Amino acid sequence: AQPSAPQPIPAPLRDLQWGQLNFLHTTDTHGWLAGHLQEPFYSADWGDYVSFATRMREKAESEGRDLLLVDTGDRVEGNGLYDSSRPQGIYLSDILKQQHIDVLSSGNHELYKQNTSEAEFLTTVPNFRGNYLASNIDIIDPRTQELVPLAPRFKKFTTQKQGIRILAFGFLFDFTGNYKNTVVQPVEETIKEEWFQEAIQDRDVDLFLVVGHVPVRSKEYTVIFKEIRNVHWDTPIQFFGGHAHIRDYVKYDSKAYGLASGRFMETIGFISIDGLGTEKAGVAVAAPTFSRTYIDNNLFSFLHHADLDESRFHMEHGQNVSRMIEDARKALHLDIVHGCAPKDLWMTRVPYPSDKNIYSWLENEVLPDSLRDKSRHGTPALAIVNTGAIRFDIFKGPFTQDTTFIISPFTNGFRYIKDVPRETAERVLDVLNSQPRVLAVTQPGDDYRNELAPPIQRNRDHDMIATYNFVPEDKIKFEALLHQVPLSSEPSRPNILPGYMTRDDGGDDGDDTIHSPIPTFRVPNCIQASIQPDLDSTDSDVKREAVPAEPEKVDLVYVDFIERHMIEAAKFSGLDVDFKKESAVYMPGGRLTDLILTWVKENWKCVHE
Ligand SMILES: O=c1ccn([C@@H]2O[C@H](COP(=O)(O)O)[C@@H](O)[C@H]2O)c(=O)[nH]1
Repeated sequence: AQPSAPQPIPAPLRDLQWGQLNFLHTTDTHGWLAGHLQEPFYSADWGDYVSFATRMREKAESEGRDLLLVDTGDRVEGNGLYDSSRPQGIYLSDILKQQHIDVLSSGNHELYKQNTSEAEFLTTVPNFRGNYLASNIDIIDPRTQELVPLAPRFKKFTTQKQGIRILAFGFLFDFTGNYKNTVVQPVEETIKEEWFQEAIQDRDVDLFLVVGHVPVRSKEYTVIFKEIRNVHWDTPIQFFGGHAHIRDYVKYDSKAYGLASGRFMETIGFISIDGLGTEKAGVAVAAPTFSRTYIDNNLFSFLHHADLDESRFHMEHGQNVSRMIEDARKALHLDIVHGCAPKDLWMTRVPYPSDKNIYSWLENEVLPDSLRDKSRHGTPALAIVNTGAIRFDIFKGPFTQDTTFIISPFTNGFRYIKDVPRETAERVLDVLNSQPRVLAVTQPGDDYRNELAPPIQRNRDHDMIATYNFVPEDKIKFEALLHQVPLSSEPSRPNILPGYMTRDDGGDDGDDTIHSPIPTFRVPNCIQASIQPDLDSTDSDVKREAVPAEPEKVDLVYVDFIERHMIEAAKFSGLDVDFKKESAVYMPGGRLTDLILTWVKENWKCVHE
């Protein structure tokens, strides 16, 4: 773990159930390879994971079992270790490749920008020599300008110990926000292609392995499942998914399951399968059994599951990887303190709007204080930001260089349409917030396609007030509780602390660590800040009188990432503008991340005791 990481907290653990074939799974790590430096339950780093995977493989192999590692993408964007370097990610790929990963795939974040996908193609794909699969992604090779597969479409291999014959694919969901140097073919079309149809005709397969940056409950995985089942009515299929940032386990039928292993290096997913056929034995006679566990990413859990004490757990290689992370963090000055947060600010743990909600802070304080375009002096504005632009909570205490990118990693700036009737501008927000039904999302159950809200909310349509003695509507009691006791801890069981409590198709015994629940409240797709016109201090009284209390026309400002949604929302709101011709950059060079950082430096001075 990193030197500044908190010690893991001992907590009651559930044991793993090992099988013939076992997997460790990461997804949506988003650069968090240093682990969580303010949260003990997720404080292990990528170096610890290297040691853990090696020890688990040794343990499996000593018992004649196999262990494979899978990663399902979105390894980039979301943490200072990736986003704060120029160019971005110069340290990350060398650290990532220190782990032996047997099958990996691309996420959408690897494809938003040209330089990210090219780095993937020229560095990460070769780093993982044949293990990186891209069943539905092509890229324009920057050396030849030809459109080529990002990586091999599939691979077949046999496990070392058991001789299990595996046919593996690597998919991305039907993503449409990629930069134009890549092509993401819809999954529904890919599975009709000749190469896929030929591949699944193979009869000498003991397990189909579908890894992908695809929610495990999605139409994409449903069609892949059905297509394989059309040809193989009972061959076991294991899916690994991602993108939704949640822990989840889905049963497609009695021989096909899917696992999603959370986000941000909080979770190492574990799957075991028993009763598979093998190269020697041929087709299985027994029905396979599947088991899943979500391991909290900390050394207490790792030592327990590897069945080792600390002196025998750590490996020189793992410790070197931890040092690589430490050196990169130092080179990037990630521990520099820019200010001190006077309180915790939560994305979804408290209701929106409220005093401790990060979006309320953004719309009431940061944006009104910071967002100004000199050329629009004297014109009020309404500024719209998608809630998905904010990626993490702020904890009370030091706000570091790392925190800056953890909460706001993206390079998005602002654009605007000038002189919009205020009523119309306000209607645009209402339309954006009436998603997922109005815009972009076409089918019920398709909420994971909603690009505006935070990923964790995509699969949820209700608040989950998870503590034991209050109800969702009871906000007063909830606020009181927040101030009285550590959030959600149960007084009668002091070593049960707040964390993941997952209910999935396997029941509610999937989390390795027994936690008490954390409440989650829904937030809107977008928030809106009211920006008052800039007034000179000398003649402000005069000018204030000149500005009507409720001006008729405002600048409609929006974070540039949501432009395609603004275009649609404008149509529904009666705003007849051509965004291509009539929108312009607002506050040139003003990126959301920089506005937040400048505000923190000015407003959250650290008071040294
Ligand atoms: O430039 C960007 C890129 C992304 N977002 C937000 O992030 C999600 C996608 O993140 P996942 O981790 O893949 O879920 C996207 O839908 C936006 O909400 C952004 O705001 N700006």
